[in-house]
Amino acid sequence: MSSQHSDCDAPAPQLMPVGEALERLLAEVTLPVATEEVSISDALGRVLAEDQLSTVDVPPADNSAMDGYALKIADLAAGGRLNVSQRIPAGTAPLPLKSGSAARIFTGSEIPLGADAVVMQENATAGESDGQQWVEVTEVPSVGNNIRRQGQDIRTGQVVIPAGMRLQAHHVGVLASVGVSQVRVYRRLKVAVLATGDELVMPGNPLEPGQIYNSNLYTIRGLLQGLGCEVVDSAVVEDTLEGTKAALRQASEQADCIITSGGVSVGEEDHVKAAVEAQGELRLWKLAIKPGKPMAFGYVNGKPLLGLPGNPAAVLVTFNILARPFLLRSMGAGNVAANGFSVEVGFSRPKAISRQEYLRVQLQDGRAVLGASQSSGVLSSSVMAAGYLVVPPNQVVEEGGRLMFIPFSEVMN
Ligand SMILES: Nc1nc2c(c(=O)[nH]1)N[C@H]1C(S)=C(S)[C@@H](COP(=O)(O)OP(=O)(O)OC[C@H]3O[C@@H](n4cnc5c(N)ncnc54)[C@H](O)[C@@H]3O)O[C@H]1N2
Ligand code: MOO
Repeated sequence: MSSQHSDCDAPAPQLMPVGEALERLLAEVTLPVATEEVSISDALGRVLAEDQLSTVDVPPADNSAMDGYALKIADLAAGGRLNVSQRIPAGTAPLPLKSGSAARIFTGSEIPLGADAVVMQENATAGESDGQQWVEVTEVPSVGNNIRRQGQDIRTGQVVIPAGMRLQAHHVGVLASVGVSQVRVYRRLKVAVLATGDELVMPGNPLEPGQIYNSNLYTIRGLLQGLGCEVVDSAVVEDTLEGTKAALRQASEQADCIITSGGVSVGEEDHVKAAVEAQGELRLWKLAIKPGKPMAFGYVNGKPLLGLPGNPAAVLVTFNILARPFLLRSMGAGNVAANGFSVEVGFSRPKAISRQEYLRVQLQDGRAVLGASQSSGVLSSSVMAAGYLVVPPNQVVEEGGRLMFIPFSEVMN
């Protein structure tokens, strides 16, 4: 274990800017090739591997947007009253409209051939004389009123969901709306999670002197599960070079990607970097991000490794900002960006920091305010936070100014 993090922030020109690190990470991604077919009932969170085209029009025929009467407007010229010649409940096929008559119709029912408008029942008076139902229109409609046209939502042949979309409930709903029951998706990404550190104890066990609970394993596993990855191996690795090398090798044999926590800093108890270099290569190390500076990226046995720093808040930030887009792209997802927006800042901080900083902030009346400690070792300040306030490098934070805010809802799934 390396020395604890301090907030000292000496200028560090050798640190790679966050934007460049992200670009380089994404450039390393090899797209998944393996795909599988799944039922749309099991497709939530999966990434679509092929454009999904509709084989039907939605709606499949003109239908009524209202409960009321379908009629031909020209027939109203003869007088206000029309006999009701048929009743069309939703789910039945209408007969062509008898000339000079109206059809009782309901929301979603198909429009009968010959009708050119639907009058909602609030704009009509209905009655019965000698066993014959009739309707009198009190407000004359225009052609097309209250008719939902065939194909106005989706046309046959149209791409309804493009390849690369990570399917959420509404996407699955759209697939169902065009009658698709099976879709081709990329297979789940298999990820191994290794937490390094001899001080770590699993929750449920008593703490001995010198020990802390292993939270990173749970944070990382939870984030991976939220992304729809399959966690194939999760373990604690002892702080030795040999132990770390062995754990990384084993992980590389089981997983598509490895994520580690801890052991990437400069102390002699930090073995992840050396273990990667011994059986692969290190591509990135030391980024201009706070928290998370010593994040590493490389390959072990040909498998990508994301080496997150041990400090729990650094794990959260580096996963959300860097590992997440890398994993999403590796899962075949097209859009990997987290959408942020600018918010007013409700506090000042005169000291400029040379790294891009991700402050865990709350929103009060739309203004970003600091909650508890922003220390890299403090995870609990994320509990009440709504997201990250992004402070660009070397920038003073001024109350009343505006900065980018990335909601947790954008990055925690
Ligand atoms: N001399 C220097 N020391 C440090 C530097 C530096 O530049 N020079 N950088 C600091 C920064 S910034 C960070 S971030 C940390 C990252 O260090 P490591 O990735 O090597 O992480 P560890 O030393 O193993 O652990 C750091 C911290 O986090 C706790 N930890 C580790 N794993 C877990 C876990 N699974 N669950 C909960 N907490 C965990 C660990 O006990 C330490 O307190 O290095 C600084 N040092
Ligand atoms: O303690 Mo470090 O801040 O995560 O970069």
